[in-house]
Amino acid sequence: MPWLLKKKEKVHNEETAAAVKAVEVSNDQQPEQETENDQEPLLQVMNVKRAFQVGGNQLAVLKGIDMELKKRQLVMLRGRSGSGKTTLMNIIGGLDLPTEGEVYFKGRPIHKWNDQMRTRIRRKEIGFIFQTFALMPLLSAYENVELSLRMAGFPKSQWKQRVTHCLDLVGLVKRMHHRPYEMSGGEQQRVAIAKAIAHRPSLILADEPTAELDSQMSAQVMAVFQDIIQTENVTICMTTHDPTILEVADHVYQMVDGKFIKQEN
Ligand SMILES: Nc1ncnc2c1ncn2[C@@H]1O[C@H](COP(=O)(O)OP(=O)(O)OP(=O)(O)O)[C@@H](O)[C@H]1O
Repeated sequence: MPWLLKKKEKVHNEETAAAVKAVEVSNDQQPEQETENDQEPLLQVMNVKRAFQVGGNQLAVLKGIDMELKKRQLVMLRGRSGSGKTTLMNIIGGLDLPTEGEVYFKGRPIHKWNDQMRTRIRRKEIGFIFQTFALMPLLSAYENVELSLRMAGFPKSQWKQRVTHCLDLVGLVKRMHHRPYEMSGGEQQRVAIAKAIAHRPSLILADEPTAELDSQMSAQVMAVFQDIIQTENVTICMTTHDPTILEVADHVYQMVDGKFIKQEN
């Protein structure tokens, strides 16, 4: 939906502007540490409903969604255009709030949180990947990844090592000084993955990450996803229309008209 893209682009631009202005974190400040219980689900969605006011009518888009994301899982959401996938992803990522229901991120009730608190958790703990890569065109691959560390307030002393490590994970260290227009779509998406994981989020949300890619590049992106789930200890939740990649998912949620109809795997 065009308006949804606009909303995402707006978030991206605002965060980029904030990053440019950001005071660089001086040296040895450590990112927030927390004790993690490995058995606890990363994210729980309980009876989530979302309705929109359209004209004088209420349009029910999500009609009671229950979902659980475990740690180190690759979870896919599939469903026809308009079934509600993006609406749900926006709620999971703290960009939107449910009309009813509860959303817990590491046991914390983000459905009760205000904008500021949700922005904070988004910057620190969630990485976003978009269909159209969303890289800054005038920045090199290295600078694009570094930007996400600035935005998250990651210690500056660790930037170089972390950026190089993330580009290495996606197989693009040798291309670190190249700008997006000098790279293929698959390479750009791999830079976007490096950017999304750089600040060590525990959840990556990816909206149709392979939609712009041919089958070979899609396979490369999915291989990188499987790799970073183990090495970077992340959970990935992605939407897709591509039936050929469903088999690599740990779990597939099939959405029809705002509800999950059947859970595979
Ligand atoms: N803010 C809003 N105001 C009114 N209607 C909305 C709003 N957001 C979403 N919708 C409607 O909700 C329905 C679901 O939209 P959504 O974008 O979540 O579907 P989707 O499954 O992600 O589709 P696609 O695969 O095309 O991206 C659509 O009918 C859309 O028009």
